[in-house]
Amino acid sequence: MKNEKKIQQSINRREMLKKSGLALAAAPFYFGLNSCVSGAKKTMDADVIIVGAGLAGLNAALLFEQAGFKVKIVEATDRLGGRVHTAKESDVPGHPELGGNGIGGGYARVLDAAQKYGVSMGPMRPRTEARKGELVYRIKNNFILPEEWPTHDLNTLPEGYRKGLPAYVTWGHFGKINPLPENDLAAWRDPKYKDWDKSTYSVLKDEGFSDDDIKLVMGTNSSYGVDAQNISIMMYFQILTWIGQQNASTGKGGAIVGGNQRLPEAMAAAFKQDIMLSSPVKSIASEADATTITLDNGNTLRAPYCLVTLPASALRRIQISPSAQGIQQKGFQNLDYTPVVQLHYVPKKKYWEEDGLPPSMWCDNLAGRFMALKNDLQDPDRVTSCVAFLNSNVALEIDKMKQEDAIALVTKTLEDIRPSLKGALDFTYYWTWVNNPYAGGAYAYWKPGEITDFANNLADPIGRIHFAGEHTAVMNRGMEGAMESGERAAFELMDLLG
Ligand SMILES: Cc1cc2nc3c(=O)[nH]c(=O)nc-3n(C[C@H](O)[C@H](O)[C@H](O)COP(=O)(O)OP(=O)(O)OC[C@H]3O[C@@H](n4cnc5c(N)ncnc54)[C@H](O)[C@@H]3O)c2cc1C
Repeated sequence: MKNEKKIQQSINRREMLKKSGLALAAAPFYFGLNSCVSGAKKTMDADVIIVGAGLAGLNAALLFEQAGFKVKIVEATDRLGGRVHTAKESDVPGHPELGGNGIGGGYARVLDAAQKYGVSMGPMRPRTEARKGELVYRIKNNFILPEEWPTHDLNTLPEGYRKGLPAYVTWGHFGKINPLPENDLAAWRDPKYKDWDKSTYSVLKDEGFSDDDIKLVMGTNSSYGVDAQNISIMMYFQILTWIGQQNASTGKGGAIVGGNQRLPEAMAAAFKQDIMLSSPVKSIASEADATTITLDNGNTLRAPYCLVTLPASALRRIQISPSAQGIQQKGFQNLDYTPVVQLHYVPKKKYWEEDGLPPSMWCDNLAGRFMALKNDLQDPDRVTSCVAFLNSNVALEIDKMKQEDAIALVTKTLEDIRPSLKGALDFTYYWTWVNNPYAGGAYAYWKPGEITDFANNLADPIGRIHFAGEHTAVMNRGMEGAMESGERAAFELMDLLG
């Protein structure tokens, strides 16, 4: 009888949490720590061990804690937030975001957490988007203003694609041919659309683009993947459908005041249990009645269940046993992450006044997107720092170099193309998401056929090991996707923990 009551209480609590999570109500649900610890044995360190203190791991941890479960988080680095990472003010003035930047108005979970854990939302802090009049294109060794581009001799794009930043000109077409229903955010994984899980290159070829033009619009400073050949058009459809939903939402997005990293920090501060920082996990084994987590330093932890929130690129560096099989294994091995490398500078003078060109540049060379950032809330027109934000093959090429050689090469490239930059930039900070064993890139991108092949299987549990993280999100992307995945996995495990 006593047990039945306890089970009923646990079910009620889960239902309330599910409702609160899914309806995204702001009301906090605190049940008192360990008020209903579900039979953690003496030999166990927790009910659930969560690997990774990014948004997915922290969101799951808080839901477990609110439901009375004992949780321990194990994080490889000495920092909370994972791919949400704000530069320190002492490293880069204006503390730009090195990772997750824009928070959409439809990021219900992120906005809810910001409110619940006491961080304020402020205006968006554009990073790779320039304000009107502040961007010049650098294409084939020429400076070209956006208004000159549509009729410029170097613009060989097909009719209908000649106007606007090359990286965006195809989006209108992708929107027109998008087969996904606008209200079904999960449809991109539906096998009935599998014929669209094909290369973006093939779609652009059909539209009459030359290979050089495809390289310009999809392989230059692309925010997704590396080139058109290796990215599925279905991923763009998903992004467009999702952006449509974001735009239709009435919420107010932007950025967290003081930097987005303040959100995972506030979540961690609200979490009353143990977070082990600087504790890389080496292997995870699922056994008959428990999971054993072994750290790089040889220490082990045990819990009935383990929730792994690592990106696939970091996951393939650790040993899971029994190992993933079949298509899930293929997914863990093959899912790739968008390369991003950033070089940050402080401008010593107003170089743009010297040559009369806009301060930011969109370059088809090693300078990437060179952006003059304005991150001073008190003085929104002041350039606080500049960043060479490198993507695609450029990021991969730079990432392979020794850091000092990479800095010298990118700085020289900037000075060569724009003489007013000579002596105008103080290099201040280098950051790579590629050569980073705990990230392996910025966010997952899907190559042709991969969504059909393994998107629906990446989060399949392996014995007692469960999976979350941005790459397993179904309805959302980025930071909101990470939160969604943590929520899904927490409820999945609460059902098992009882
Ligand atoms: C450059 C960049 C730009 C972005 N822009 C946006 C944007 O504008 N909007 C948006 O919504 N999203 C954006 N994102 C994506 C967003 O930041 C991520 O999707 C989200 O933060 C991922 O959260 P996660 O919890 O799934 O993974 P992570 O944050 O990666 O968390 C995983 C954690 O696991 C840890 N870990 C890894 N290996 C181990 C190990 N062996 N042992 C223990 N711990 C380990 C990592 O250190 C990390 O803390 C961007 C990301 C980047 C990098």
